[in-house]
Amino acid sequence: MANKTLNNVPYVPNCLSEAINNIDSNSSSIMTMPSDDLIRVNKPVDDEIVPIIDYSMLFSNDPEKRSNSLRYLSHVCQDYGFFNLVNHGVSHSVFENVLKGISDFFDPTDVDGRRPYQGKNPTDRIRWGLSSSLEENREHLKVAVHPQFHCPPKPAHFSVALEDYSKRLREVELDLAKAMSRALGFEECYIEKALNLKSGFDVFVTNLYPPNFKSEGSMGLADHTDPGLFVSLIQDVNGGLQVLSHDGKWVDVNMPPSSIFIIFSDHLEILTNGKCKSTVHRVVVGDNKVKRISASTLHGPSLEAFVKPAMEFLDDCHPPGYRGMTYKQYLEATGFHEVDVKSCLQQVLVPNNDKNNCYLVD
Ligand SMILES: O=C(O)CCC(=O)C(=O)O
Ligand SMILES: [Fe+2]
Repeated sequence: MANKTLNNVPYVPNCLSEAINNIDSNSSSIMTMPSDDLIRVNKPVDDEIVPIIDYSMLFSNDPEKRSNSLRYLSHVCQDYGFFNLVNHGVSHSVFENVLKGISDFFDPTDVDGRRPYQGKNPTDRIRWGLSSSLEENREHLKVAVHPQFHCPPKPAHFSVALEDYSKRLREVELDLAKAMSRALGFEECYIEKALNLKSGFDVFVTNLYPPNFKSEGSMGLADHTDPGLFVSLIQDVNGGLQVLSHDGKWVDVNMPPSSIFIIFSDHLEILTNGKCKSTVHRVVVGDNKVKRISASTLHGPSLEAFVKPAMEFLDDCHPPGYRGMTYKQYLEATGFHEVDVKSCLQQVLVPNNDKNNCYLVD
């Protein structure tokens, strides 16, 4: 795995045991699963592989705790690109309500009721799809939730729960962007201003694996990165999501109860000129034993923000490795609709730039 020192400062485990102990043990678990699935998917969280960031420590009044925590975040930003976020202050009921709304939305007896959302009209802000193939096995729903909030009107409690969830997640997003800015050595509004996050384009993506409880192959969702700053993800059970580590190993993502999994995305990589990489991830459905719902939010720049490698990340050893464009142009570059939120990172890489991986050998 990535080395455990940063600028010769010893790796600090960010009060890991404190973080786990502080997780609200009274909250009813969203991580329940049928007992015969336990052995296959309930592997322990390996803190060596999936880092844990304690949100409360990032904003601690104790300067030493705060600086240790920011130093660890800096290490995670550059050497991992994903982490479990704990003690973030969003109450467990907010997660339970949105997961219940999604579960009811994906009513297996009413797939046809959802087909109208399959339309390809450019003005659509709600898009649905169902795939059962060797490449992909999932039912999904994508909705733009910021700057304007959208949601299918039925079931009514889904819309209420999603609006509440999206509001809380935006607070977490903006705070995390502040902490990341400071962890990278800048003032706290650095990322927020560079991406104009106040008007950020956030798309909520929820997936049901496998669709109709049966898959045609072992892949739920093939390896990909996502556009935007980062993805925040919750789920009802552990099992299926994998991230690619910087040393090229697929890592099973197991989340502590009530945590939020953060996956770095393309526009952090572009802005930092490759210093913080976008994380490749995928979902495997294996033998269909686990029925799983995931709910992720792709937190993006504003559609009008022109994103290119920032001058603070450029020097003779690090020329711009990516072409700049607005977020809207990026989302439409592959011919997709902006609510499809497809990555086109390979297309914006500056060709023959042998400095693209400069940070890897620093
Ligand atoms: O379902 C998951 O765990 C991941 C979903 C995902 O990567 C996506 O929708 O982009
Ligand atoms: Fe993704």
